[in-house]
Amino acid sequence: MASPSQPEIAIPEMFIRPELEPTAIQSDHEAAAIPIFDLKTLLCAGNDNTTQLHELYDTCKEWGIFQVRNHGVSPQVLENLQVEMEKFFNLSKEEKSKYQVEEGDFQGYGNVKRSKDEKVDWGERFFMVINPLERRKADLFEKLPLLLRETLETYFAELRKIGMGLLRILGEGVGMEIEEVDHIFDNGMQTTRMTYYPPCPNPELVLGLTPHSDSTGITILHQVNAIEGLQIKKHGLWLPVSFHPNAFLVLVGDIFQIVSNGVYNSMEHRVVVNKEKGRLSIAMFMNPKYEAEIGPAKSLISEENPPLFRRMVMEDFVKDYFSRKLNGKAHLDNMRIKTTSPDDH
Ligand SMILES: O=C(O)CCC(=O)C(=O)O
Ligand SMILES: [Fe+2]
Repeated sequence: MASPSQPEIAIPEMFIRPELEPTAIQSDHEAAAIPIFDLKTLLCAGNDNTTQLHELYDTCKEWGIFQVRNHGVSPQVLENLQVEMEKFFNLSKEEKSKYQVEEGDFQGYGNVKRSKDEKVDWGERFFMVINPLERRKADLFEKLPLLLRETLETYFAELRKIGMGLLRILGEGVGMEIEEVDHIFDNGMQTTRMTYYPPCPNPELVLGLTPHSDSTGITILHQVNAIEGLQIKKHGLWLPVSFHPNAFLVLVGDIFQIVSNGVYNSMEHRVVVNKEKGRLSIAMFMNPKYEAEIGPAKSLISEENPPLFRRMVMEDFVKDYFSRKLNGKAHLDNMRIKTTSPDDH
């Protein structure tokens, strides 16, 4: 298979998307300035943070994406992460093939093709389960270069705390008790994806990442070398995301849209690439435990507020997700309870 890291003059057919939806031009929209919050203020109970929390809840309803600054992860850890990720993606093809995703699996280096007609993304990626430890592919993780492994462990531990804090306040925002949030998400399944999007001679023909919403509780995204490329779909338009260089982006995922019974929105997004610069990102996905049943939070359901989504065990939800082709928010729509109106008869 041709690798996007050695682009030929003519882009191989498998990357070319004939029906690519264009990026909205500046005059069509106001730039997607994603609301930004101070994480310390949000998470410290006792602070006078009511106004910020309400702004956060409104943002999750309207946008499903926000930024957090003052997140407490040290600049040194983030610098090490950039250096180690650059080294990893610069390894030779042969070196990287040691980590290749095996047939039928989804952990490791490389693109998993989910269907024959699916176009290939212009990106190299490495996907892995972080927690619970018994689901981690120890032999895969232990093969990674030592400094990368150590940096990732530090980074994951920091992000896990931030992620749990955010899940709790987002749960409270829809009226859930902390215990109910913890019951679903504490000691949950965390996964990560590191991606390198190489420069492309014809960026307008390809995508770095197919449009999708994340099938997660929340996703914490760090744009490692501060190169733009992420776009979100808002009111039917693809808008480039501009971001604060010291902030993380947080995306509400499908599972939180389900848990909140549709109060929050999972934002559809994609990645475009550019001619000159390679882009690095790392996404950390915070999910329920494998054994948890996902569905609208029981405390939120009543006769006046019936469930909008089906219930399913997390493990089955994940299997279902990986067996389908990425296609916008189709996976979430598949979880909706279909109601028949009297007019249907
Ligand atoms: O690379 C990015 O900015 C986005 C990555 C992403 O959306 C994902 O890994 O699900
Ligand atoms: Fe994503």
